[in-house]
Amino acid sequence: MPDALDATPYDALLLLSFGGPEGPDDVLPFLENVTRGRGIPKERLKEVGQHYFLFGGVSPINDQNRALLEALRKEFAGHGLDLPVYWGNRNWAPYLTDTLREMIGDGRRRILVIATSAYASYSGCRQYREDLAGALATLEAEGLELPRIDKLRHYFNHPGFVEPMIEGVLKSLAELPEDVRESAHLAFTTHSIPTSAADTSGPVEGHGDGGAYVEQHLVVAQLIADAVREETGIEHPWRLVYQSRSGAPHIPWLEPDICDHLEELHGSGVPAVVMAPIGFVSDHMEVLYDLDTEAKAKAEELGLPVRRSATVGADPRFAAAIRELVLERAATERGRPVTPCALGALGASHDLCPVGCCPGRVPKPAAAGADSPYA
Ligand SMILES: CC1=C(CCC(=O)O)c2cc3nc(cc4[nH]c(cc5[nH]c(cc1n2)c(C)c5CCC(=O)O)c(CCC(=O)O)c4C)C(CCC(=O)O)=C3C
Ligand SMILES: [Fe+2]
Repeated sequence: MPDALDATPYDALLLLSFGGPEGPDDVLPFLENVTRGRGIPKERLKEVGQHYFLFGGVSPINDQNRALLEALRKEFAGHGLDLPVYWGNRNWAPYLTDTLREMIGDGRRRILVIATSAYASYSGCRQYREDLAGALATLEAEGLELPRIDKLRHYFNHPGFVEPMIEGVLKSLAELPEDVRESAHLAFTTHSIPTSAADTSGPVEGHGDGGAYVEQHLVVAQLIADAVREETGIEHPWRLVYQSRSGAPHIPWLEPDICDHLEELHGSGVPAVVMAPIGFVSDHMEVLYDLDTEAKAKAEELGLPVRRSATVGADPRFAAAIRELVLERAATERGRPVTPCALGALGASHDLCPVGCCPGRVPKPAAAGADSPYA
C-alpha cells in the first residue's frame, strides 16, 4: 500500500492560523493587524484588548498551535509519512509571509495548507486565501519563484473533528450535578458573523438563509446531539447560538448571543446547560474569554449550572484526521479515485473553492481557489 505513505505531489504542509499576542506589548499592534481597514469601533477594540490583558497579554492560540504542530509531526512520523510541517499566521508572528519565504528557501514547490478554521465563510476561508495571495504577491515582488499552493477542504464534518467534541459534550454532561443532568440543554456556539456574510458563505448555489456557514454548523450540532442521545439514551434539546460579536450595532449579525440564550433558557426553567464551542478548533481567546469568563459569569449570576465542553485542540484523532485529509487530497491530485471521508448530510466539501465562494465586501485576489491569479 504505497499510497498510504505518499503525499506526492506535495512536499510540505503549512498550518495556517489566526495568530495572537505573546505578551502585553503585542496586544494593540495585534488588534491593529486584525482590524486594519474594517471599521471596528474603537470602544470594541479597547474592550477586546482588555480580554487579552486579563490573560497577561498572551493569547492561548499560539501554544495551541505549537501543540498541534507537535501532534502532527508525531502523527506523520508514526505513520512513515515524510512531509515537513510549517506554521504561519495571518495576524501575528510567525507571519505567513515569513514562513512562506522560509519554505521557498527550503525548496518547497507544492504546498498544502491546513487552516485552523473548519467551516466556510469570508472570515473562516476566503480571508485566509486572500492573505495567502497577499503573501505570494510580496514574495513575487522580492523576485522569488513562487510555489504552488492548495488548501485542504473544510473538515467540519470529518470524524476526527467531530468525535473528540462528542466525547467532550458527554464529559461535560457527566460533570453537571446529577439532579439537573438529564434535563440539560446543549448550546452549540460559534463565532457570530454579519448575516450578509453568512448568507453568501460557501458556493454561489447555496447562498441565502445563513448559507453554508449556518448549514455546516447545524450538521455538526446534529451529529453531536445524535451521538449523545445514542450514548446516554436522553434527547437533550439543543440550539445553535453565537458569540464574539463585534462591528457596529446597527448591522445585523447572527443571533442569539450565548449570554441572551442562557438568560432565555433560565427564564423558561431549563436547569442546566452545556456550551459546546463547535465553531472553534482550539481553546483560544474567544473560548477562554467569551465563554469561560463572560458566559460563565452570566450563568453564575443566573444561578444556572453550566459546563463548557472541549475543542479538538491537539487531540491525536484530529492529527490523524489531518494526515488522512492530506493523503486523500494528494491522491486526488495524482488522479487516483478517492472516497472522501465525511459524516452527516452534506458530504465532503469541495477541494477547490469555486468562483464567488464566500465573497468579501471588497473584491481582492485570493490564492488556492478557482479564481486564484496564481498557478
Ligand atoms: C468566523 C470567525 C472565526 C472562526 C474561524 C477562524 O478561526 O478563523 C474567528 C476566529 C478568531 N477571531 C479571533 C480574534 C479576533 N476576531 C476579530 C474580529 C472578527 N472575527 C470574525 C469572525 C471570525 N473570527 C469577524 C467577522 C470579525 C469582525 C471583523 C473582521 O472581519 O475582522 C477581532 C477584532 C476585535 C473584535 O471585534 O473582536 C479579534 C481580536 C481569533 C484569535 C483568538 C485568540 O487570540 O486567541 C480567532 C481564532
Ligand atoms: Fe474573529
